[in-house]
Amino acid sequence: MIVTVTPNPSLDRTIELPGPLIPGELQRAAGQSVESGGKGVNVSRALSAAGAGNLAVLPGDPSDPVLVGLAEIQVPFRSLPLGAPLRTNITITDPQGTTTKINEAGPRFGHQLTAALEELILHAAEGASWVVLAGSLPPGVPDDFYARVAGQLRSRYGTQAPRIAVDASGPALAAAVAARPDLIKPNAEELLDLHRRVAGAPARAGAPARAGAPQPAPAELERHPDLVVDLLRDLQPAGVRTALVTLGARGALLIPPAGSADPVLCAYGPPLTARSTVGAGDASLAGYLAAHQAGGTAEDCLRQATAQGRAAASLPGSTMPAPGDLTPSDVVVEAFHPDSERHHHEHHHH
Ligand SMILES: O=P(O)(O)OC[C@@]1(O)O[C@H](CO)[C@@H](O)[C@@H]1O
Repeated sequence: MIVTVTPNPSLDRTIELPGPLIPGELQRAAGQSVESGGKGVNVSRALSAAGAGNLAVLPGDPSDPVLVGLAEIQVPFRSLPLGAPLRTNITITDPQGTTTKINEAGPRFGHQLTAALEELILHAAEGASWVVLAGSLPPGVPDDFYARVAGQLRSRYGTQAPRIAVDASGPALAAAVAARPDLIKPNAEELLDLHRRVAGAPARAGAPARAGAPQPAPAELERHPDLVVDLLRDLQPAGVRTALVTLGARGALLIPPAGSADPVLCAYGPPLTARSTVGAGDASLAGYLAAHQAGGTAEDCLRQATAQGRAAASLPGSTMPAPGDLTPSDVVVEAFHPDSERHHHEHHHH
C-alpha cells in the first residue's frame, strides 16, 4: 500500500478562459471545475484512478470540501481535524495551454497540531511500501518536517520501514533531501531552486565548483537534459538518491543514485497541447509508484510516469487520468546519452 501525506491540502478551483489572461480586465470563464487537491491528494487520486491501493493522510475537518470531495470519489483517507478551513488555490488556463496558478499559504499550525500530524503519519504508515511526502508545508510547520518524519519512519519501523518519496519545493524540499529520501520528483524549476539552496554541499570529487555559476532558466533546462544530469550529480552528495525529473512537454528523466550501475533513462513522446499542466507532476509520480509497486523495471516505472503525466496535462483542471486515458505505447524510453539526446529532441520538435 502507498501512503500519501499532504500537510497543506487545497480546494483547487480551475477557471478556463476562452482567450489569453489579461490582467486588469473583466473576463468571463468558458468553463470551471473544483477538485480536492494538494500534491499528495493528487497522487492518491491518480493511484485510485489507476486501481492502486493507497491511503491519503491530510489535515482537515470532516465537513471541509476537500475531504467531502475525496469521500465522494472514494479515495481512502485519514484526517486530522483542524478547526479551520483548508486553503483554496486558483488555476487559470487558456486555449494556448498557458497555466497561471495562485496558491494560498494555508491555515496556521501550532506545535500541537504539528505533533499530532506527525503521529497520524507514523501510525498510518505501518505496513506501507511507500510514503509520499508531498507539497508545501503550512505556516507554522518547520521546514525540516519531512526530514523529521522520514527519520521517525525509519527509526520506528526499522527494516520494515516504507520507502520514502518527496514531492515538494523550496525550503521543505531542501531540508528533506538531508534525510536521504529514496525518491525525489522535482520539475526543472524545483531542481534549479534546490541546487541554489544546497549550493553549500560538498562538490562531487573532481568536479569544478559550480556554486555561484549562473543558472539556466527552467525552460532552458527542459531543452538540455544533460544540464539536468549535471545538476543532479552535484546534489547527490547532499542526500539525493533516485530522482524522477519531469520536464513538461519534453518528457522526463530517471536518474539512479550515485554509484549505481543502472543507466540514466530518458522518456519522451509526440508533441501535445496541454489543457492544464496542474497535477501532471503528481500524476507522473503516481505512475512511477504504481509501476514500482507492481514490480516493474526502472524502464516500466519511467514509461508509466511519463504516460500518466502526459495524460494529466491533456485533461482539464487537475483531473487525474484513468487507465483509458493513457497511451504508454506513445512513450519512448531509452538510455540517456548527452549527444544523441540533443539530436533526438531537435529531430523530434522540428
Ligand atoms: O502550494 P503547494 O503545496 O506547493 O502546491 C499545491 C498545488 O499547487 O499542488 C498541486 C499540483 O501539483 C495542486 O493540487 C495544488 O493546488
